Amino acid sequence: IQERIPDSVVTIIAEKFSPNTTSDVAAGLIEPYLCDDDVDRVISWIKSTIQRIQEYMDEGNPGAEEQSGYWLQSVKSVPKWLEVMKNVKILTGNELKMVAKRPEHKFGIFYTTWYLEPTPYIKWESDKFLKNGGKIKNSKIQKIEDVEKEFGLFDVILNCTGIGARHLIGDNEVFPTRGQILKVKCPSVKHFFIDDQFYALLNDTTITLGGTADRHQWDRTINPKISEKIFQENCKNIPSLRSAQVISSHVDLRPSRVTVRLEAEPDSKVIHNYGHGGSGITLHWGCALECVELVKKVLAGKPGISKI
Ligand SMILES: Cc1cc2nc3c(=O)[nH]c(=O)nc-3n(C[C@H](O)[C@H](O)[C@H](O)COP(=O)(O)OP(=O)(O)OC[C@H]3O[C@@H](n4cnc5c(N)ncnc54)[C@H](O)[C@@H]3O)c2cc1C
Ligand SMILES: NC(=O)C[C@@H](N)C(=O)O
Repeated sequence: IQERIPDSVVTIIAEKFSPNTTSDVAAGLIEPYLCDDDVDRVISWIKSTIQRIQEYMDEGNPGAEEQSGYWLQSVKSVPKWLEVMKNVKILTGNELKMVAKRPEHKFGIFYTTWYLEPTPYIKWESDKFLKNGGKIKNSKIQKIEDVEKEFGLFDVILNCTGIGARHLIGDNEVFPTRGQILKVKCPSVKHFFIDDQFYALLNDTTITLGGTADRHQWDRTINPKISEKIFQENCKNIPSLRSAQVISSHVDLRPSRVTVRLEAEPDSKVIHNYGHGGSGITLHWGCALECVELVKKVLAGKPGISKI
């Protein structure tokens, strides 16, 4: 918004900042997950995110790169969003035999996507935001009406509170899908490996092992037994992980919703952008650009400086 609406002064108000947000826990795989939105809408958002990742990568920043690997399935699925990936190849019977590790690995796809590690990326975006006059305020907002009581009048208010939207605006359609992951070091692993339940995803210096997806579970404490199961099951898929060094475990709550809520409230200055489930990193820049258009409509050509 700050880049595309020059006469705007943007303030970010948040209870938590990176590296303490859900986004920081994300593995950063660029791929829809637990996302039931209209696939053409999702494809459009992913394409914008991939463009932003290219800009980020072109500057030589850490935490973003292409990654190739295998998606092995028990029931054949070739989703339309694969069209935005590179080097997509349906595995032949022999190729499948070489990578399958379980009887349920009945169909496989090889492709190239990207990873975008959230924490270094958020720092890149935040540094630019502050350098261009953006403001940051640390506060937990109880009700969205309190924003202007606490911080003065705004021309537009964006609600990007993830799972927090459930309480902030009482949207019970957004619910937690608890996810637990491990970060390990294992330089020999050069491909991602995803199956119906588990995944090993590349990052710059670690591999993120997952995963769990427990709907309506709010517990953010790490369960060591789950960490062990995630490790052992991923070792079955990628035996060389047995030599991995376990670095850390993490848990957070995916802000799940039947669809992403990305809309302006009628006759209001509030725009909502939450409910990205397991795909928030994947969809983020496309959603952000759609928010810019919604902000422009709410401002409706208002002259002078706009407070957002
Ligand atoms: C284990 C795990 C792995 C994942 N892996 C991936 C992946 O590989 N790829 C992918 O695309 N996605 C992944 N995701 C999903 C992704 O993390 C989320 O979709 C994304 O983080 C949602 O971003 P957000 O900005 O909406 O929410 P958040 O990152 O939660 O940010 C919400 C912000 O709003 C603030 N806030 C909330 N309520 C209030 C309030 N009342 N007052 C003030 N501030 C408030 C918070 O403090 C925070 O700053 C994963 C998620 C999990 C849990
Ligand atoms: N396979 C994945 O994409 C996993 C990741 N998106 C998650 O939410 O756990």
